[in-house]
Amino acid sequence: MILCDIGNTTYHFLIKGKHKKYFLDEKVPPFDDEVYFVSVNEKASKKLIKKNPHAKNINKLLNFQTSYLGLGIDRALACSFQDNCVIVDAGSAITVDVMEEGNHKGGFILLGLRRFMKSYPKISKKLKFEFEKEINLDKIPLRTKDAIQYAMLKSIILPIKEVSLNKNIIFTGGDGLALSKYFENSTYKKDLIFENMKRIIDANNCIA
Ligand SMILES: Nc1ncnc2c1ncn2[C@@H]1O[C@H](COP(=O)(O)OP(=O)(O)O)[C@@H](O)[C@H]1O
Ligand SMILES: CC(C)(COP(=O)(O)O)[C@@H](O)C(=O)NCCC(=O)O
Ligand SMILES: [K+]
Repeated sequence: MILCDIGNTTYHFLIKGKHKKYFLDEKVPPFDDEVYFVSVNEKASKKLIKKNPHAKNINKLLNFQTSYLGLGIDRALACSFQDNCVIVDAGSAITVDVMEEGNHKGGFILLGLRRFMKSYPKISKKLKFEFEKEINLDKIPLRTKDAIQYAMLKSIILPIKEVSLNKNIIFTGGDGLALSKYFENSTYKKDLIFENMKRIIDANNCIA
């Protein structure tokens, strides 16, 4: 069984316990094993199915209760089986969702790190920067590179801190590990989506 989480930047596969990532513009191979997937990107789903006609979209198996209108399947999946915590999926966008007593209280959507990195240089090429993990967020910046990173990180960190005052934060997604380092009360779960996909597939016994 192969699991696939399709976002707006990558195809994320779990194949025999190993992670394999393809950017959406890369070729996706035909697999000789059953593929179960979730997707937030219709075009990318079609591309997967073209090479793997028997690939199964498991979104219909997910029965996530929320009053949030239009919640992404990736967010619903990440929040499934959670009790009291904040779930941050840092990918193309950074989604933040609040779970309280097993209920989805809502959430919000921030720009992903790469989007910031793409947008600043569009203002001026002087604002081109590479994401540096070591930056002092307790000092007002005194150079361009820090001025951008400080603003980018603070604009991501502060709203997450605000909704997670007395809660643990679970990070996932390609940039989840990098962001989790700015939060004491956090864990990084690279496999969160795949773990929950497995639970849902097993619960629905849809493996022949
Ligand atoms: N052009 C790029 N080159 C290298 N890495 C990239 C590029 N664009 C995005 N990424 C990285 O790919 C990952 C995308 O995260 P992921 O959670 O897989 O996104 P999504 O689920 O939205 O597809 C992030 O770590 C991001 O930094
Ligand atoms: C916000 C998202 C695009 C994040 O997906 P990503 O590409 O970052 O994996 C996705 O969760 C989505 O399409 N959500 C639907 C809108 C919403 O959740 O409000
Ligand atoms: K995602």
